[in-house]
Amino acid sequence: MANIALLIAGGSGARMHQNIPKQFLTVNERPVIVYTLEAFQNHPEIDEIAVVCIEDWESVLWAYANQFNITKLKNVFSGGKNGQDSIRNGVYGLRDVGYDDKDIVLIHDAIRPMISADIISDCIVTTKKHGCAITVIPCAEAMMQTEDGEVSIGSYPRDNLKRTQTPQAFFLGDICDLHKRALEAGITNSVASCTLKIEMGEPVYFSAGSEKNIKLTTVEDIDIFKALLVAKRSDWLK
Ligand SMILES: C[C@](O)(CO)[C@H](O)COP(=O)(O)O
Repeated sequence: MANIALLIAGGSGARMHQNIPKQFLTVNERPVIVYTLEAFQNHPEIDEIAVVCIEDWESVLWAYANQFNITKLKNVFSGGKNGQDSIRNGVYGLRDVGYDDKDIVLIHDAIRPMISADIISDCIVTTKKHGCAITVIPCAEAMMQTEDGEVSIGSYPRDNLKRTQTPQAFFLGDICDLHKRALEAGITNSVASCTLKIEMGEPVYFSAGSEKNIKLTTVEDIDIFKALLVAKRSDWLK
């Protein structure tokens, strides 16, 4: 049974307002996606890596993999028109190239470059135990409900809420089957694998994430990423 990392890099990163896709932005002399690839390359339990890549960037990705010695990268699949499409392309692609239904696939946002070895390990352990693992962190802020973004008359109890991250892991056969059934049920634009599973009426199990497992969505996040890189480097020097 293999553990495969499937990085989702199919989006254009419109909220970052840059002229290249955010997964390919260079931060401290390394493209964002290379940090993410290296995290999985260096994890002893990850056997192989695949990427769902935005159109026209595939050759750049292979060139970076070569330059930064990402030897576990074996397959690159095409992105889709939204996240659900891209993930489906990736998991169907893995099945088509011959991975086994019992292999574990860890679906991860390419723009979460601070993913740690502990998060990857816990995700694998939880998937073996429960059949899926959604990386989450507790909700530290008070949560308000709103219809118009201006005013609220309701709040959610934060202790009953989790903030989802990636990786989100499944057995390959199960996640392929989920995507097939979702399409048959008319679901075409679910935000993430965990929401797709919930929309199909199935439970999800949690594994441990971290506030440091940041998603680079806006330019502000790049500053936080740079600060986290400095903190990580000073940890190594201790
Ligand atoms: C999958 C995810 O990272 C979970 O928090 C998130 O849903 C991705 O959202 P995006 O719209 O692809 O940025």
